[in-house]
Amino acid sequence: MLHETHSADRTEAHYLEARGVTKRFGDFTAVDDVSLAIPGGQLTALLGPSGCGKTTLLRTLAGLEAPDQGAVVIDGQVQNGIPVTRRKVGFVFQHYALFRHMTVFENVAFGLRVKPKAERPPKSEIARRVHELLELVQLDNQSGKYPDQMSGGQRQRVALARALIVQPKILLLDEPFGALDANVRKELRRWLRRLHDELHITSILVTHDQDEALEVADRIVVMNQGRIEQDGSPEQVYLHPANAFVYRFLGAVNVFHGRIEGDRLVTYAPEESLQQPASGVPIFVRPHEMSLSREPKSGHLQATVTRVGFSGATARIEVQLDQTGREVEIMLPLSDYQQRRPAEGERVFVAPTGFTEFSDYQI
Ligand SMILES: Nc1ncnc2c1ncn2[C@@H]1O[C@H](COP(=O)(O)OP(=O)(O)OP(=O)(O)O)[C@@H](O)[C@H]1O
Repeated sequence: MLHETHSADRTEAHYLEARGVTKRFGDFTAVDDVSLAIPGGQLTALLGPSGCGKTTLLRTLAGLEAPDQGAVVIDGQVQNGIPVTRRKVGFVFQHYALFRHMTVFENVAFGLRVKPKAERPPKSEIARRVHELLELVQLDNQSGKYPDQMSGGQRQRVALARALIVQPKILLLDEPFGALDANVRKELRRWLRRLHDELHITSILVTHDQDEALEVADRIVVMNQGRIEQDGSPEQVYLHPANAFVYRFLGAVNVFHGRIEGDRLVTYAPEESLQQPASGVPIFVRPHEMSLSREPKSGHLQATVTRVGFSGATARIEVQLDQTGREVEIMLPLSDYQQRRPAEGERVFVAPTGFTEFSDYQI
């Protein structure tokens, strides 16, 4: 049923481009000469720290903000000057207040009911489409409720149905689950992914949550200070970060200073521990790339366990290195943790099992 409504969109995935887009607020440049091609039918995440310009870029792509320079292009057509209402983009925001005095049904139907008479589908068709979408967002049995009678997660699903009813070419989601608690958030992002697999509508999701972007998106655009740092698949940006910023933003990290010989790290000390880091390069080690043992081995550093945090499938161990007094974070799979059971205060030996080097990174 659903496929009828969206059949046009399914055969023709719409694509979106930013060409040299700059957006300023007074003297401040929020989006700085960004060029980006959003492939049709994919779910792309704009990921970056607070204030990096994600929302401004999204709003500019949508037509809610006019770029100071550059162009926004949908399906090859420059959109500058075309009002947002004519661009066929759908939105879901973090706090997208539904109309409180309208039922769920009326909220979802709204976008069709306000269309000019000539474009408005007949009542029966509107009802059919609303029910179809409510079924899709698994709320068909709630159509008579008012927003106040629903949970935050349910309201966001209504907001999504409301955005989809007008069959947008592009769906823009700005931290749609940002106000929800962690469990609901996780559940909804998986649900969003399944929904996207069904609809294949070209979508952009703004988030500052790395896990959310990695789990949900086909593609991640990492932003920093109004610019794009990297643009690639979740695997590419996580496993092959373009630079130290991307590496650090995508997960926890221990930064060492050392020297690499072949593929071996021969000397190292934690970040900031060296007064004069004259020799060697910064070496980045993820917590899961650290080994921990009771027996000394060549290259291991002696340390004391300062904290053990068990979190289900993994355990997070913090140790303090003898050499420098710095803390290092280690993530052990459950089986390793159960085998070794490091205890607070225990003397251990730790070493990186993998690392990434960014020679241009300044400690
Ligand atoms: N209307 C505005 N007037 C002035 N400055 C603005 C305006 N909108 C955004 N900014 C500034 O532009 C920068 C980027 O803001 P933006 O909301 O795009 O960031 P963001 O990456 O979405 O951040 P967050 O995740 O916190 O929402 C911020 O420094 C913000 O203060």
